[in-house]
Formats: sequence, C-alpha cells, structure tokens
Amino acid sequence: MHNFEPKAGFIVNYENTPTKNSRDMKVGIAADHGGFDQKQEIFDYLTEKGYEVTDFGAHEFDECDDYPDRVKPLALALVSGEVDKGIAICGSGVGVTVAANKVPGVRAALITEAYSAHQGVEHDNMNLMCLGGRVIGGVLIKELVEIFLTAEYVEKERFQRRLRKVEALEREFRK
Ligand SMILES: O=C(CO)[C@H](O)[C@H](O)[C@H](O)COP(=O)(O)O
Repeated sequence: MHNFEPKAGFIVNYENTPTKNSRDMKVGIAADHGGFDQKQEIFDYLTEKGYEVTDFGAHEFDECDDYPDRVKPLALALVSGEVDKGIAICGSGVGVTVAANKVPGVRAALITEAYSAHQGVEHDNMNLMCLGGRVIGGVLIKELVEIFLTAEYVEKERFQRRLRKVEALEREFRK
C-alpha cells in the first residue's frame, strides 16, 4: 500500500504502486556542513514515521569538512546492502552527487522537484537522492524524501536494458 499522501493540487504520476511496506526499508543518511541541519531534520522526521535510519555523519558540525569524506560511508553501505536507499546532502547537492557516483553500484542524482524524485527510482533505479541544504528545505525537502522512499523501480525491459548499459559503463572504466 502506498503510504505517501500527496497534498491537494500536488500532481504525482506514479507508474506503479509499491506493494511492500516502505517502512521495512533501511535508509542511510549523510551530510557535510552544508546539509548538517537538514540531515538532522530528515533523520528526526523519518525516525518519527517509523523508518529504520542510519546516520553516517557528520555527527558534529565542522565547517571545514569535505563532502567526499561524508558521502563515502553511505555509498559503501548502499553497495554492500547495509542500507536500501540513501539520502545525501551538501550545500548545493552537487558535490555529494559527483562523489557518490564514483562508487560502482551507486545511482545518485541531485533532486529538486517531485517528478524526478519518483521517476528517478521508477526508471533509473536511483538508490541515492542528493539534496542541496542551501537550496531547499522545510516542507519540500520532506516531501521529496517521502516520494523518493516510497517510489519503486519498475522492471520494464527498456529500463532494464538502459541499466545494463550503465553497468557496462561501470565495468568498462573500472580500474
Ligand atoms: O555544496 C557543496 C559541494 O557541492 C559542498 O557541500 C560545500 O557545502 C560547498 O562547497 C560550500 O563550501 P564552503 O566551504 O562552506 O564554502
């Protein structure tokens, strides 16, 4: 049963209806100083909603920390299966996206609006949603998180074919 209730006037065009309970999902979260406050807000929000959330840091605000260091533990947890989906936040969201996508098996995207938050999962099996803590916040960030976590990949042949090509690219350029 889908557990996200779109607000009135909020258009959501889901291609599928998730059948499993999304709350069974293990979620990982990480941020540098540019997303530190939002990480805590999202952690509290998801925990309150019953999600199992692992906070991969930063655990203390450090204005000199670097986004590759912050997103790496989350990226590794994603590819090892320790968590099912991840949320990474830096100032713009760009840094964590670029860094995380260097880890084979991570499919990270910078998300700012609802359509991509679910279509990125449904078509591209996005497993890491990246956000800009200096760009968005408040209700929007929570809605994007909820949409991302409740969306499910659709196993259509054309999406499978494209993902196989993405994996082939990873293999081609792996050291
Ligand atoms: O936004 C970022 C990368 O895309 C980083 O998270 C930093 O927040 C950004 O580089 C800002 O850095 P600053 O050292 O706080 O000026």
